[in-house]
Amino acid sequence: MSSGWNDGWDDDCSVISDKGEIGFIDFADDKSVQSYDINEEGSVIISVPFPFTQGKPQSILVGQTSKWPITLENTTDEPVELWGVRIFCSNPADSFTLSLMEPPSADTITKSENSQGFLEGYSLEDRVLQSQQTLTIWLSCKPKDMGLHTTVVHFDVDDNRIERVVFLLAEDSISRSLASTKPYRRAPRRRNQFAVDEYVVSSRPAKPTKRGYKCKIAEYPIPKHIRELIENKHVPDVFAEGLTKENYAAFFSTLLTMEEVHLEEEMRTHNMECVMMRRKGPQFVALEVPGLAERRPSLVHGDFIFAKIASDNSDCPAYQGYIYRVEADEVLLRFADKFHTLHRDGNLYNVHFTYNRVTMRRLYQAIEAAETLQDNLLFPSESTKRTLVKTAPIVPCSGSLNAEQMHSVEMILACKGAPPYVIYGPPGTGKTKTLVEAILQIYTKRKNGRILVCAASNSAADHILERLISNENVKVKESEIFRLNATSRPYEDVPPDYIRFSYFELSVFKCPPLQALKRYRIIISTYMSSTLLYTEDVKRGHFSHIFLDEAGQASEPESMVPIANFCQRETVVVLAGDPKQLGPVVFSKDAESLGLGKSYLERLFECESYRNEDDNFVTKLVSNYRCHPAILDLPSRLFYKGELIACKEDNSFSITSNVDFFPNKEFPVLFFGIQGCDEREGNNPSWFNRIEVSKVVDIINKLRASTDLNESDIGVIAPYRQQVLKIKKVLETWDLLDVKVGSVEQFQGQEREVIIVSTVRSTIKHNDFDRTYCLGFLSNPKRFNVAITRAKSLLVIIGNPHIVCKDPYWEKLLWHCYENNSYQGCPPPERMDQGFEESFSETGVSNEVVEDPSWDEGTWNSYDKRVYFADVLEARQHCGFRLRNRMTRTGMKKMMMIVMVMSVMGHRVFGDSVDCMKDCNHSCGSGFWCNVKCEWKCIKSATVASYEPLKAKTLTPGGVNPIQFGLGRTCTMWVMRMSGPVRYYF
Ligand SMILES: Nc1ncnc2c1ncn2[C@@H]1O[C@H](COP(=O)(O)OP(=O)(O)OP(=O)(O)O)[C@@H](O)[C@H]1O
Repeated sequence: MSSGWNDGWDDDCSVISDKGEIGFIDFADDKSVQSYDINEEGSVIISVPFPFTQGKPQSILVGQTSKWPITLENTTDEPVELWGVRIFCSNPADSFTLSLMEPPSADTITKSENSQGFLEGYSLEDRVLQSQQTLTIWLSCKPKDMGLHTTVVHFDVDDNRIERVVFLLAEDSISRSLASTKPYRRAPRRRNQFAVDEYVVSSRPAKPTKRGYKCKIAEYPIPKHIRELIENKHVPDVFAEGLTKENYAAFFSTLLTMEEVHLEEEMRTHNMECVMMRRKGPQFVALEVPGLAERRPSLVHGDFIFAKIASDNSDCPAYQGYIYRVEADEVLLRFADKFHTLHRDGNLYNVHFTYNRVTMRRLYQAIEAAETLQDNLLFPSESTKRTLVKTAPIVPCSGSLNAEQMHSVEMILACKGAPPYVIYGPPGTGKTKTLVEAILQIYTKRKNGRILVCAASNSAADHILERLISNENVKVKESEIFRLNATSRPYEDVPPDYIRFSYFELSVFKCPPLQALKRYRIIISTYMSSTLLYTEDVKRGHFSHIFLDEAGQASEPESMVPIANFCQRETVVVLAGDPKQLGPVVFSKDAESLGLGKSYLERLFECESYRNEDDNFVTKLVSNYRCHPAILDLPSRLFYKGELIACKEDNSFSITSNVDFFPNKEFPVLFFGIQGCDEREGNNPSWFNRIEVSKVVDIINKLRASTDLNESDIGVIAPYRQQVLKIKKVLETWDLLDVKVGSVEQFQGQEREVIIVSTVRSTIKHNDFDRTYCLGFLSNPKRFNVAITRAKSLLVIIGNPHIVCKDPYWEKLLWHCYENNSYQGCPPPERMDQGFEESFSETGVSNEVVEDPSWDEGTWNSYDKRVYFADVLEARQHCGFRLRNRMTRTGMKKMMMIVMVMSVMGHRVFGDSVDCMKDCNHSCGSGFWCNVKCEWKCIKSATVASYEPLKAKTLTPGGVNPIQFGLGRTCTMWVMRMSGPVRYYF
């Protein structure tokens, strides 16, 4: 009796009906997709069209007709009646057709539903399927666009209905070229699979500096009692007191320990059993590490692992192996010579990862050093006074500045020492521009000024370097500006134009010696890499100014790395950031909620002078110069109480007017709905969606062909590393190397004329996974905010609307586009209207008669009212309607009662059907009302409130809900609204 539908598509698949509602089908275990090969008597075998291949829907090409024969075999000795074969619904509508003859290629013989519900050309006489007779029907699909195509075919045989549900994935050649060749298999992982008390040591890669560090960072071992407390889930006492001057170091070091214990635990989950390594050159072996792309585990150059032959022989020693290089999905390791001599590529090893404490030790050191800072840096209060020195009026060197920006620059020049000066404001309000202006002013006006600029990520730091060196009015000397890179940063990661501002040997970045460092007037680094200056013995007070950009993104201990190590009484500290954009990345949820998730910038606002926006302490910027007003409107309302002032000159029309795919050329935010599939390959747990990759490239090519946009004007944001890599790979084949593709984190602080966002997800159930690992876009308002505020003139979102709408922010964006006629692609999901629940009541049947002026008897007999009601109900006020004098008119032997659930907006309809059979004396002469509050099958219950004499009737979930009218026929009934939370299935 099985159709084979439940034997599993590896990844779940979300599907929508022709009317746009979604079903999330877990092919592995959901019985709702099961259909039956034979009817109830076991007499007719109906084959399954387009069966899955390797657990996945078949792939078909856009623009080509794909066809499949469906056979109906009467295996009994009796004839059976075949009442009808019809396409019940398709998505996209009309994408599937049925025919009795094999379609030649593209042409169809029959429309998806004809008036009688029978195949055209299949005459009344033919309705009997004789004993042992087999009838072949062709189902074909000609997709116009990429994405999932679905259809439900109904076969009415005798008194039974048999259903076939079909899924096809329409693709083009680009997405096909990205199809995974290795099916995803989660790598086997074990914890603590071998003890590493003893091991054969290896030699570590060359240290970043042969000179050795002048100032070493201590070990900061985790105190045993703290570890025990944390491992036993006790909350250490220090948190009961809250953060104070006295417990500053203890408070933060306990938070860091919580994070560290969590990361150690997390690292153990990545241990691997029975894996192979590949010899790579005479010196190295390569180990493939699933999850490396997503930093799970996070491994960098200089880390080490342990490997032991996977055998029970306890004499086999464990070997220590140092990581010499980290590549996309593998690490190059060097073990002791003996290991390499004995190694064979077929050997199986157990691998044990170790947690690298270097970053944590730097943070422990910073917070320890912070305890000796002045109070007005760590805990400024209302009574804290600001010392200002007189300065001459400034002439901006980077174009025009608005009044608030000018004020900030003047304040920075006038400040002497603590407390920190803060520039904060929403995206694109010129925080970085103001910092850059202030840096250039200090550079030109203060010959003794020494500036340290820190940013939260390498790309943000590169961006500041770019702005500083490209200023037209101030030429910063190359010998006076330095970009300090971490040793672990891959050389190729640095844009070639900036390499000359760095120091490296054999393509490995290094920190120059102290004497060289002292010659630079501007040093730019990430927060963490600024430790390198400390280890080179740069002293407190060396820098006159410390600028921290994107300060909302750094945890307080991270901000303390530059502040605590280099601040002295007169050092001016300036922070710029926005607490509504990306915050610190913290893996331990406890540590995050207890304080590690709060940035130093955010904590400063607990002090009244900052909170009250005292202009001696803080400047708030609200004029946005980056984004077109249509791009800005939603984030302004969602995150900034509508305060943002759009100042960007509107030049987006020059882009949209020349490109044909914009439905509303005045509105440069386009949501392109596409039902792709999110998948993984090999052992790599990172996600990609090749259908979206192809769409991204298609849009870039169209933009390039029709506008004068340069490659570098376009940015693509995707939430998963694999998607980023796949997009880059295809762009390479098109020679589009200057299109920046990266994560939201890599775009924070940046902007492009055009931003294309690929949301990737097409399966809802992975949302929790994303939340746990801080991945993806959904459930992360800050990431959403950053992603949609990078575009200057045009924002294009490519995603599955049925998935993104599960997040309230993305949902708002989706409908924002929809309402502005800027939605394209697959039908969007049903829109739940808040007013709906109130407007609907079980007894509140409207007395309004819904009449279609064009409805005459002939129309009724044509039995095609679906469109009729769908149209009528777009008026959307009706909770009930009347069918008058219809039943006696039908001469049809059998009709299906169809319950249509109309969405609130009336545009999208979820269709379902129910056979209705029950004695009822209703003459139908006066018609009836139906008012259905339903959660039937997809919905829990449905109430038919009938016009007398038919009594109100509750339709129960899932089963047949019989109601029979006059002639012993079932009839068509239309139900308009649904209520309550709904899970949808086909
Ligand atoms: N006063 C101004 N006049 C004209 N353009 C400006 C002005 N201030 C900023 N801009 C422009 O606005 C854009 C955004 O500026 P900037 O990147 O400094 O903003 P931000 O606040 O740092 O953004 P984010 O929060 O995203 O990091 C840049 O193109 C910048 O040149």
